[in-house]
Amino acid sequence: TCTIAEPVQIEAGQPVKLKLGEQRLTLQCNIEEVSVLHFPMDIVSQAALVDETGQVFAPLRGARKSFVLPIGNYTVFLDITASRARYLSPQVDTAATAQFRNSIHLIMMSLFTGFCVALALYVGMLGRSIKNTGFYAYSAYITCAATFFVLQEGVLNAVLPYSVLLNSIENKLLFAGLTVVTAQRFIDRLLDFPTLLKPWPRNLLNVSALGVLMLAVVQLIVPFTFSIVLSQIMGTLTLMIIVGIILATVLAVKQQVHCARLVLLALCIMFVAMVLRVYLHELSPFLHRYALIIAVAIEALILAVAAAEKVKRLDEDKNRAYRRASMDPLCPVLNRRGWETAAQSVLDTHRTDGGYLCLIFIDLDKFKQINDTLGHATGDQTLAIVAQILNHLCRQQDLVGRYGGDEFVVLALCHTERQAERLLARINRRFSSLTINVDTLSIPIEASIGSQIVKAPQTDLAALLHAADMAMYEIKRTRRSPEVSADIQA
Ligand SMILES: Nc1nc2c(ncn2[C@@H]2O[C@H](COP(=O)(O)OP(=O)(O)OP(=O)(O)O)[C@@H](O)[C@H]2O)c(=O)[nH]1
Repeated sequence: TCTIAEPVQIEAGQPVKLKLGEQRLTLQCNIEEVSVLHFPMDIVSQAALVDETGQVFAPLRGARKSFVLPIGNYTVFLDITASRARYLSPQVDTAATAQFRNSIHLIMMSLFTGFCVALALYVGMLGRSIKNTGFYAYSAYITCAATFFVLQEGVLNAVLPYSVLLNSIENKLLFAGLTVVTAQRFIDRLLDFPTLLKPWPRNLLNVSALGVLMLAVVQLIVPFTFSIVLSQIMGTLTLMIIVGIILATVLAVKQQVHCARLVLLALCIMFVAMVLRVYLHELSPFLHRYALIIAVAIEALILAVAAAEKVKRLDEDKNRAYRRASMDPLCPVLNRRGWETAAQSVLDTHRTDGGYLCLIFIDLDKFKQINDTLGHATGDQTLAIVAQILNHLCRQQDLVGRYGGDEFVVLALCHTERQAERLLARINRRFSSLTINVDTLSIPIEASIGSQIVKAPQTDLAALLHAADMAMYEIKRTRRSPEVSADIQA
């Protein structure tokens, strides 16, 4: 057993209120098995254990400050420099228990850090794929939060013991400030606060987050007593931001903003973990110690899922807008602009990958007559059905477009010349005896079809089109007969 005799008489493991600066705790030890005295370094900047003769105990390497207590009945003095006037609970465990706890701690923290790094990279790459920098805020947020917990939990003390940089409370607060500002930025983008909130509450959140960051930077450089006051203001401001973000998220859920429910769930988990942590001590020391880290990991995962959902939604919106702009309003094929843009990229692929380009130009014969005799509406339906037929004749990857009036174009990239010829033959065959049904009418359709099948790389789409167009006109000229022969039956 080990008791603290001064400044207060309590059992080791119970919290002792430290005062700011240097102080000495006296420990009365009656050790029957080699043990370890250990405590976290979050509010302690210096610590040394000395015996009554003034001999210094060498510390062990680990996340927490640790000293081996040999067997015997003796008094030792713990000389501590505290950077905050808070409670510290120096614990005494048998060497085996202390080592086990240290291993568990390193496993938990390694899992947590690895998980955070993987999520930060995943969401960062998602953001990059759609060129949306808002998602980098998630990566920055998770990285800062992970760094804060790694410093707070003293993980790096195992490799860089006694480093002032790693254990300074001011440096930890800098990462806490960065975590707040990046989290606020990310949720602002994810839930679209600019459109959700009125300018003043959004500006208040932005300014408060920047204020926290500013305080986190200033407290690094001002004298010690000032930095304590600044860190207290930081804490209050952070609490206000958390409440503000939760309220804004509730509003987003009410307005059915995409992903808002997931964000609210993540925030609730964090909030509950923060509150419950205080009461978990009796239930499970493990949960008391790691509840917040587990909650942060779950929160990070839920927010990553929300980010992925948002990326999917943005991508779908973009595709929909692109399709709207590039599809023909009448026929289920590309319009001229959309077809030309897509055709240009097929030409580029052909230049790098090789193969055969097959460009087919289709102009319906005597289409004017259908309009004139059956009406424009029937003409429209005829064009839409012809486009559907072309879609069925082509493969998924072929580009079918309406080039103008009653002209259609097809561009296919084929592996072999035979494949290109087969596609052309398929289209020729279908149009050689085509009758389509519009309402109760059977309308025979004829078309002049010109084509170009080329192996050589092409840079000039217009030239290729012109060649296919010329071939089509040549065919039209030979097919054209003086008498009008459309045989339209009711
Ligand atoms: N119903 C309908 N008709 C259209 C549309 N766009 C163009 N047209 C008509 O399609 C016809 C195309 O003209 P041409 O290709 O010169 O006429 P054609 O009768 O097919 O003559 P040939 O091609 O020489 O056989 C014109 O009468 C246009 O009014 C459309 O969106 N809907």
